[in-house]
Amino acid sequence: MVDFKSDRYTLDTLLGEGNFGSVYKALDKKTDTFVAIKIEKSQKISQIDMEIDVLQHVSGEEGFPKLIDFGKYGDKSYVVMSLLGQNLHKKFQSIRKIINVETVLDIGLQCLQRIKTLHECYYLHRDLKPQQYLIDDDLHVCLVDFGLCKKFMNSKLMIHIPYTDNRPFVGTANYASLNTHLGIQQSRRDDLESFCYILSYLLNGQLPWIPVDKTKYDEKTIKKMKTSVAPSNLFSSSSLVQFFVYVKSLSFEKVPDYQYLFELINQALFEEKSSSMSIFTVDGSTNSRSSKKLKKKRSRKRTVVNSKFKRSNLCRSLDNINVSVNDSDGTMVCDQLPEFKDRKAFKETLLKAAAENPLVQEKLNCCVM
Ligand SMILES: Nc1ncnc2c1ncn2[C@@H]1O[C@H](COP(=O)(O)OP(=O)(O)OP(=O)(O)O)[C@@H](O)[C@H]1O
Repeated sequence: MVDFKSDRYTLDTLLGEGNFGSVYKALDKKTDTFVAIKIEKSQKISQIDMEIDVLQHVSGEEGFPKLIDFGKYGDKSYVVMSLLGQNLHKKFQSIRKIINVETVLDIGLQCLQRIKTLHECYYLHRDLKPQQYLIDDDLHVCLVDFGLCKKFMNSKLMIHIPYTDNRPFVGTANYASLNTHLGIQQSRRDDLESFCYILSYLLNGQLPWIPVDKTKYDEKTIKKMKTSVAPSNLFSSSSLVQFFVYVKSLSFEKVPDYQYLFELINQALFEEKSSSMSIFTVDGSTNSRSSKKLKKKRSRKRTVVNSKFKRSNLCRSLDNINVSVNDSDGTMVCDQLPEFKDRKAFKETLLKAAAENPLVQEKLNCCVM
């Protein structure tokens, strides 16, 4: 644990560690509540001033941490903020990237709203990635980590920062915009491009430059892959393809039409709702159960649109959930919830079965989530 002593705060557990600091859960003895403290690693260029600056502007806005305190302990600067949930990246890892598409799109809407709020305060985030979104048990999303933010507009004179190139790379290679790789000064369009990569990652469980087998590409290779990526490689929904194409068409200073972007996600949500085939059977059986036991269980399984699951499927342990569709014989199509990469194939199988068998179609119609 980092050397940090304070009359007011008692460090509890480490919540996360980044390149620039460590974040701890701590007890605030003054208010008798738990808070989050970010303690900066000693370094030449401090980011904590920008973090505090942005927090002072966004504190109190929906989906942002509240700034509680800041100061210095020895040569280390720290900032205290409200304690939030787990980061989206970890959350998705812990449920093995299995989550229904509607919930991902709901989360996506919140992620986009946070970017809009930050832009309305004239800040760019410049390091958007799933790790920067924290999510609580009610699936409420907050944005954190403002150390790399940059003011893009002089709020008094309303003058936009100028277009420049040959800039050093700022951000995280996997989610950075292509222009960031190319050394072009970032503006609002770049945060939105990062958002597209985050959304694609959450929907598909991978990005062309972040394969599921954990291969890591270097920044140059990622840049090359982004140069040639087709929108359809990122999204299967035509509305989301439109979203990506719009973001890529934005000029440097252009104010993005956020309303249009929200509508496109809502459109994707609508498309998904009308075609979704996710049918969940909660029967308590584990994947390792013998087929005999499974068969017995299956005979009394409930095909449900589990309301708790629907409301909060990110928070449940999915270990005991099987995916199935009952045809006329009660045949189980799939033993486990499919990984995202298999979801498309799974849906195709179901659609095919439904097209061939009206009874399956009927079951699907009444079980669509
Ligand atoms: N307010 C908070 N409440 C709970 N957990 C938090 C909070 N702030 C940060 N964390 C956790 O700590 C992790 C690292 O935080 P943060 O990204 O701010 O640190 P960083 O050192 O700037 O990281 P990076 O190297 O990614 O820039 C987050 O991903 C999250 O898991």
